[in-house]
Amino acid sequence: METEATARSVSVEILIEFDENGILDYSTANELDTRDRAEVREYVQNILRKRSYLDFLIDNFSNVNIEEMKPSLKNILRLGIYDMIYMDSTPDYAAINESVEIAKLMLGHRTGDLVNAIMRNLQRDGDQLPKPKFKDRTKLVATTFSHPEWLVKRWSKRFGEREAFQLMQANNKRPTYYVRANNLRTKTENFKLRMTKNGIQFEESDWLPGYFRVDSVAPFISKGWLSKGFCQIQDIAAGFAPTLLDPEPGETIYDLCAAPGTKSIMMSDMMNADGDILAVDISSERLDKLAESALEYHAENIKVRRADVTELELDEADGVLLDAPCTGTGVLSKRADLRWRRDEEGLERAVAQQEQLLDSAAKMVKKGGRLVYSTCSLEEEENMQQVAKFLKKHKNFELEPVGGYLPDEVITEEGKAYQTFPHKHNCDGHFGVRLKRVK
Ligand SMILES: C[S@@+](CC[C@H](N)C(=O)[O-])C[C@H]1O[C@@H](n2cnc3c(N)ncnc32)[C@H](O)[C@@H]1O
Repeated sequence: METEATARSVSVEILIEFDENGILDYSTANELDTRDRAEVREYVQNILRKRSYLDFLIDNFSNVNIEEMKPSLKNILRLGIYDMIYMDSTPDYAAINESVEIAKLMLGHRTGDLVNAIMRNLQRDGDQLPKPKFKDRTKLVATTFSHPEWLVKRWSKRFGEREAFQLMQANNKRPTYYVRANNLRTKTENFKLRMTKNGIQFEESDWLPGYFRVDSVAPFISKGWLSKGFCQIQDIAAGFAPTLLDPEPGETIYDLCAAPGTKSIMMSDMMNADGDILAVDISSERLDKLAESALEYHAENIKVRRADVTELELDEADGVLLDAPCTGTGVLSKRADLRWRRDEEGLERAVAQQEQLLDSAAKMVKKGGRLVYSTCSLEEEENMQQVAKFLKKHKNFELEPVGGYLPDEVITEEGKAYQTFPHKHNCDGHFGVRLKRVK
């Protein structure tokens, strides 16, 4: 007999796939209804945010060493224990029963009994959950805050332990969401009225026009406002790079590393779809999404091209945006999976790749034109150190002040860059500079 997939069983499957193959694929949730699909995303991201601490609890209450458990058993337990501890709406017995059922179906009766025993052990001690007590400070902090040890070391050294804790705590919270009204399909004022009429709470940002902080993006999706092109889900920090490039109607703009295209669409809106935007990306799958969004958002001046930027030759443009691939350490709340995918070698690879991309992008800027370099990383090697290296090699570029474009709160490097931090700015962590080609 086929058993019905539930938000929990599908979440477990997605988490197993992530552990086994490093792929985070939500498509198995497509068979569920909208509410359950949203629940799956919440489960998966929340469990990835708390993974080390959940593993510590599993280890603490089990006779079997967690290192010896299969990914399937580990993830059934992670989800069950997450439910017991953090989901007030789920009674313990329901969390235990459902986890035992999933275990029996996937792994047989004996594993079901093991899951039952571990979860009941935890239930008995539920009022006073154990705290990690490792002698090794890095391991202790990494387990408590569920971050990889290399990031704990790096951030504690750079910010001091107290601030590193605040940053990790911010990464472990449910993220803040922003939507941006797309004036190519509606007017910001009308969009505000639409939200009010539909009982949606929002807070208008005074950092950038057309941005609204919202509790959840679910109503925007369910009402079809994204597919109708009324608004984009875009963190306010992601809006700083287009704002700094400041594209004007009639100009020629290259958006290198453009997909899935939220910044291209914002720039099209800023240009009133007048002028040319060439959106380049190496991934055809991601470019297909960009092309589809451009249609939905009436961003009629966007053309797409699949290419490797490091091999691309183009005429010089008025403005170039290089929103480079990076470690993404500024977006670990929204992309909890990234913390388990990245390592120090990955950081080195990203730095080398960004350097190459920057060298290529520089060749596409006309004299007097500008190049905006941006990342969603907090790491200095990917940000200001990368820019310093660029300026040493490219004497025909100079940094321009960012003050006229962006709010004071996010400006750093003596007015020459912006950098946001999740624990300070209540948004994602992004970095960017504006470089003018002077010769
Ligand atoms: C940070 S994402 C871009 C996000 C995008 N700017 C936005 O706002 O929606 C980086 C992108 O760089 C692309 N990429 C990586 N290496 C590339 C290369 N050598 N040439 C072109 N695109 C590349 C990736 O496919 C990815 O879509």
